[in-house]
Amino acid sequence: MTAKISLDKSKIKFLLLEGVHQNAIDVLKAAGYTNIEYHKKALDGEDLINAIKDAHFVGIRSRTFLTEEVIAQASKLVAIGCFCIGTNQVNLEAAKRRGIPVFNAPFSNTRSVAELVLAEIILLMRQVPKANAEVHRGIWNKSAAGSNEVRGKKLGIIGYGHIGSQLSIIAESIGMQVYFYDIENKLPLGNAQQVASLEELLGSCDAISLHVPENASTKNLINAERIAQLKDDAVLINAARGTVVDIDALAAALDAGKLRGAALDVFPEEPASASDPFESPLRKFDNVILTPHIGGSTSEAQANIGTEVSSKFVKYSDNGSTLSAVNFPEVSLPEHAGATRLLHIHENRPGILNKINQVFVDLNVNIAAQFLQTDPTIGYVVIDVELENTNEALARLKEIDGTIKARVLY
Ligand SMILES: NC(=O)c1ccc[n+]([C@@H]2O[C@H](COP(=O)([O-])OP(=O)(O)OC[C@H]3O[C@@H](n4cnc5c(N)ncnc54)[C@H](O)[C@@H]3O)[C@@H](O)[C@H]2O)c1
Ligand SMILES: O=C(O)CC[C@@H](O)C(=O)O
Repeated sequence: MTAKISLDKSKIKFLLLEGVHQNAIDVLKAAGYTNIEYHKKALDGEDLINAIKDAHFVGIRSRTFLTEEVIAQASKLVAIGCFCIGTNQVNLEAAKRRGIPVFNAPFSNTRSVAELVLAEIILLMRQVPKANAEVHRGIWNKSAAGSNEVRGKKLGIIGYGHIGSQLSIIAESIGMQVYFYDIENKLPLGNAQQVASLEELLGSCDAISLHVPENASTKNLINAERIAQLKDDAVLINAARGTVVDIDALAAALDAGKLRGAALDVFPEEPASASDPFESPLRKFDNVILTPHIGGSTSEAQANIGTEVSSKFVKYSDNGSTLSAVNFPEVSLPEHAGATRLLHIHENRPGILNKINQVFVDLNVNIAAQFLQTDPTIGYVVIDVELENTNEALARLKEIDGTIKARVLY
């Protein structure tokens, strides 16, 4: 049986921003969703509000900021998709309070970032960025001074999650000794060793690479004091988030001749598009690699991300599944052929589930299956019933005090 959807699929609007991969569109179209507004750039201000206010789904990357104010204006929004790993650009709490799950692609670009970082470590340990800049200026400085193999050198990874641990494996495969610091106890892969303190890592490693998320604990994690703890000829890589490194402190250290070099892919302020200028005190250093937030920008990663996040949209829209949502109770649901599925998102307080079930008692309707998942603030219940016309049930579910959102899938 082909599932009928409550709202005609052609009326469900998908707003896709920041040039997400064509696969994202193909997946939606294959599932019957044709109302897709696509923009190559990030939107902000009035442009964003105008585009999002009648959207049911919005897909972004790292440059669109979905603040509380923006989400509040998007009254039809059903779900948000971050076509990337980071979700710091979305007010996850504000979305949750309105019953909007946020999805991402937690490891589709992991390998791309790890490969770029490894390449940068090798280039910096050989002083290639400086040599490259000099040769471009006609200077032929053929020297082995300050140039080293990475084999046998110590790599310190801060944040041993998906990217940090992937980097650990490939760095070890070319002979590096890997140490890492993480706020959690992590299973070390290969011969990597977890260290007890950041200080221990900073003072002992030849290359330091950051792979932490943006949050309060990582803001200016690498500040003047911590840069001073690094070995004088260490290399520092940040492909995590721009807020993690104090850029002025880094520039001051480089000016003073500290560090062999650095590579930065992310910045506290990033231009919204190619036509906006990029300003940074790091632009003047030949021994610093600067890239425009392209750690995850490979064809392979973007194609995978496009498919992954759009598939999560389709799954949530057609089936109600919230598996892998980052701000929402996760429910993985079977097909509901032959039954009507009602979805109810509510504040998590005592008595609401009873009231939901009472609706079906009153209507004398048998519940075929029920799935419930809660977190401390919200509850998400999915109810399969043998009922063709759900108008009354849905209306009564919406009347329950504490209801955030309710919808029906046939
Ligand atoms: N440059 C790019 O294009 C690019 C691409 C993908 C991801 N990223 C960034 O990289 C980050 C990491 O990605 P991931 O997939 O490895 O994430 P992850 O969640 O798998 O791993 C993050 C790790 O950091 C640890 N951590 C958190 N706070 C910490 C702290 N204060 N000190 C030490 N460790 C801490 C966590 O415990 C976790 O192990 C993302 O959050 C994203 O911001 C950048
Ligand atoms: O594609 C992007 O804009 C962000 C890439 C990366 O920082 C991520 O969080 O996955």
